[in-house]
Amino acid sequence: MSGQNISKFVQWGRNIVAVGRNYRDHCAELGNAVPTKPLLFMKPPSSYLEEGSGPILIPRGCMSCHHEVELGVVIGDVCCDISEDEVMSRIAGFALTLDMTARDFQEEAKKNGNPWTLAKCFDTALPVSKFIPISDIADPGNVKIWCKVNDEMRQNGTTADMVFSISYLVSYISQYFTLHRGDLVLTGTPAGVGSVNVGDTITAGLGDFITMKFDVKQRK
Ligand SMILES: CC(=O)CC(=O)C(=O)O
Ligand SMILES: [Mg+2]
Repeated sequence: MSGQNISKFVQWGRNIVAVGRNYRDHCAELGNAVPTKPLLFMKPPSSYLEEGSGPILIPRGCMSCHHEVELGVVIGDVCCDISEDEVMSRIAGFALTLDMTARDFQEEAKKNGNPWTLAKCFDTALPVSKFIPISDIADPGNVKIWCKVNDEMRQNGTTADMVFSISYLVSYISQYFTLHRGDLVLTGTPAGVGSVNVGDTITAGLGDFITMKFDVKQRK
């Protein structure tokens, strides 16, 4: 097998870039400073969980698994060194997402100055809604975004409160690495993040455009 081109084995073009601390109220609730430039991390394609394909699985050993509802931007065309003005023409559409976070793993990593990989990248850590074409949302920078656990409203925000806009974020990322069709950018979460437990149901929505629902179970 050796000597064959790696592209036969690895699927390119499925990067998932996540933005952290992009809402002031969420920065405040976790005691983090509001960043002066976008804070970026990655999630792997193996963390995708499409609605209807199964439950969110709390990872082994995690005692505090948090929901973070986020607007996902689906890239439609190559973004390399693009200006803010060019961004909207390179976007295919949107998805509602949950950046599930093993908060206790993340706190331990932060304390030790280590990366957030285990906290953010576990299987099922990225529940996603159906695709929303860009033509459906006139102003993605001003839509309500919410998340309920069972019947309790936990997060009730608006994308108008982002610190860095969608155009700024995609342009910024594209100055450092190229985004391709099919990549996804998670744009951060508003306040109200909190733990979920086995048996809970998470429901989330984006304006009148979409809702999605996921059950929560424990990874055995
Ligand atoms: C504190 C975090 O986990 C950062 C993050 O993901 C966010 O959305 O903010
Ligand atoms: Mg997040």
